[in-house]
Amino acid sequence: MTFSERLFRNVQPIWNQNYHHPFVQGIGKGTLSTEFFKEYMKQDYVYLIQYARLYAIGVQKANSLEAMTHFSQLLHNILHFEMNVHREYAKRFGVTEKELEQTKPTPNNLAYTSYMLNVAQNGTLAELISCLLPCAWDYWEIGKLLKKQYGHELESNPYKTWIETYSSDEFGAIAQWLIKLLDEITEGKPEEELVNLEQHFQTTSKYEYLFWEMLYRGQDWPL
Ligand SMILES: Cc1ncc(CO)c(N)n1
Repeated sequence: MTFSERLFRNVQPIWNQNYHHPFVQGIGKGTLSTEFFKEYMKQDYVYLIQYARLYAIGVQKANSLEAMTHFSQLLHNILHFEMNVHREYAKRFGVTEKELEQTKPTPNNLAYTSYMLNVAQNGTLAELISCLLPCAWDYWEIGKLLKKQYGHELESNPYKTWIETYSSDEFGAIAQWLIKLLDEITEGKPEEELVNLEQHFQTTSKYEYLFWEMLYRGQDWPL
């Protein structure tokens, strides 16, 4: 079994909860209120600004020119394509780009990005990938599952673009490339190191859950 197969197998209870979260299901069914989705786009936009930095650190920590080039391509894609989905939805909902950019991250959002940035800055390339892989991989899994379950009524779903983006082969290719690189660089590594990497993978998978949860329940800073 490869390391990524082990990660995937052990993370199933968490990812399963993520998929069945009412916020995610609301996107799939198209029943989620516009207000909720608008808030999601705002929080996710400032999340992505920090998330993109992880790929920049990937450029810096890459173990080959090929990996360096790929990280920089993915960084470009986040800034120009993924965040464009958010800008388009924001425009549709009457939210300006400035408003998007100036969104104040909630406590969970800030904790999530701070955790990843701390590991990325102070850890190894394998630790960096273990942290960011659930973001790319779990969203792809969610996108594919939603498309399978609700694909027949996608035309009338206001969140069609979101589902199409995250279920796409192009988006899936990000996770696939990260998986391949992680399997390569962890080959033959001692169990102690793998346990630490798996811990990062599980932690950010749980942060994914907390992100949906914070959007669904509402979360803000105290005065
Ligand atoms: C919170 C979060 N996780 C992962 C992704 C996928 O890039 C995203 N857009 N937002």
